[in-house]
Formats: sequence, C-alpha cells, structure tokens
Amino acid sequence: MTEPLLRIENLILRFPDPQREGGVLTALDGVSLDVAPGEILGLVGESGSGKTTLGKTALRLYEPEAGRILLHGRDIAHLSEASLRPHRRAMQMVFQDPLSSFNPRQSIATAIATPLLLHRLCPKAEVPARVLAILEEVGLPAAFAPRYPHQMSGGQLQRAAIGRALALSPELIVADEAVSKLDVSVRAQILNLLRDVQRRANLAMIFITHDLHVARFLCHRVAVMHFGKLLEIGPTEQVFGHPRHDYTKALIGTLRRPAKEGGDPP
Ligand SMILES: Nc1ncnc2c1ncn2[C@@H]1O[C@H](COP(=O)(O)OP(=O)(O)OP(=O)(O)O)[C@@H](O)[C@H]1O
Repeated sequence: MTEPLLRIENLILRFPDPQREGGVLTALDGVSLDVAPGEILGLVGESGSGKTTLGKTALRLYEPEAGRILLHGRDIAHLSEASLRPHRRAMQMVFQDPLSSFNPRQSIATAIATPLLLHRLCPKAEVPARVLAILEEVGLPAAFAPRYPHQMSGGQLQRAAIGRALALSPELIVADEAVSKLDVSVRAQILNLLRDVQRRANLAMIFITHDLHVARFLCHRVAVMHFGKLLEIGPTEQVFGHPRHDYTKALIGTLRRPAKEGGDPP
C-alpha cells in the first residue's frame, strides 16, 4: 500500500459552547483517517458535523486538543508556527466564497505573485510570466491579470483562487464547499477544473461538501461525518452502493429524492 501523505489519528478538538456557559462543544471526537498522494477524499455530512473543523485542523489552521497529524510521517499536530512554516506551502485551502478570500485592493496578478515571492518559488524577474502560466492553467486569459476581485465573476474568481493555491505546488488541497456558492452552470466547469489540476499534479485533495452528487462525481473515497465522529469511510461507490450505517443510508436516501422546489440545485 502507498504511504499515506496525511494520516490523522484520534483527533479531538472542542470549542466553547455558546449555548451553555462554561460548556464545551466537541467538534472532533476521535477522528482518524488517511489521505494517499493523489487521492480525492470527500468529507460529507450535515451542517455542523465537523467537516470544516477537520479540514482546518488537518492543515493546522487549528491546533487539536489531542491526536496526531502525520504529514509524510512527521507529527505536525503541536508544532509552533515557526516550525510549521516549511510545511505550510505543501497544504493549501480553497474556500467557499472566493470574493472574501481575496484582498479587494489587490489585482489578481498580485494575489498570485505574493505567495510566489514570499516562498521564493521563482526568481523575481520570472514572476510575471509564472503568473500568466498559472492563470492559463486554470483557464483564465492573460487579460484577467490586472483585474481586481470585484471585476470578476464568482467562477472566474474561484479559478483564480485555485491558481493561487496551485502556485505553491502543494501536495494537499482542502477545498471547503468550493463550488457551492457558484451558479449551477459554472459549478460543473470548476469541478472539471479541480479534477484536471488534481490529475495533472497528482495532488491529494480533501473535498468538503454537503452535496452528495458532487462527492460521487469527484471523489475516490468518501468519509461520512456525524456529530464530530467519522461514521464510515470507503471507496465512493462502496459507500454510496452499500452504506454500512443507518445515518449514511438516510443521507444517501436524500440523493434519490427529487430536489425540493426552491431548494439547492444538485
Ligand atoms: N471557530 C469556532 N468557534 C466555536 N465553535 C465552532 C467554531 N467552528 C466550528 N464550531 C462548531 O463546531 C461544530 C462543527 O462545525 P463545522 O463548521 O466544522 O461543521 P461543518 O460540518 O463544516 O458544517 P457546515 O457544513 O455548516 O460548514 C459546530 O457545532 C460549530 O458550531
């Protein structure tokens, strides 16, 4: 078996409970999983089940209370910010709302160039050409380079956000509801783009979604979360075709029901 790129063991993370003074809310309750190089792992489950918290903790945007986060076998769960720095480049996140993930006063070219310069990934003189190559990779013509975030559509901005993450040649991307705010017509294009770039770069991806159609389309394996626990994990067709838990069965049952009028499109 391939060495996992990322191995998560018994992660526990609690937040203060806003409903009960002094109370805590267990967002991650002993979660363990592996992500192989080049694998897309879907994280599904209802709102509040802990998907985003797990994605952010895997990237060490949160520090877990207990458990291990092994990146290439090295435990990064409790590293200091300074010790984490060399690992940060390898792990990138793409968020749901691309507009709020860009600085409104920075052009797209600057937004992509800044991390390239910060991480000294290419000589300064080559940065403009590298930015254009990245834009092309994500399907944006060079004319977009000088544009500002408010001058672009949601789909175009999400392309730029994917480009900005790819610029750092990461090994793992956590995509958190990366297509759920986009128009249905654009959603398929961005999903195809994610799949193409993932294949080209043999990237590993944790793809967080509440949309089971999307998970089925994109992911090699799927993990189902419920109240901070990982209920089941397996190859996508196995989880969808032969769910083990009643909760997963119920969740998947909703796939077969027609979409409610006015509800989210598939
Ligand atoms: N920064 C935070 N501070 C306090 N509580 C939080 C924080 N982030 C998440 N929580 C709580 O932790 C639990 C898990 O939230 P999380 O956002 O990880 O779930 P999710 O499955 O990603 O939900 P959604 O699909 O709505 O984004 C929820 O009860 C949430 O209210």
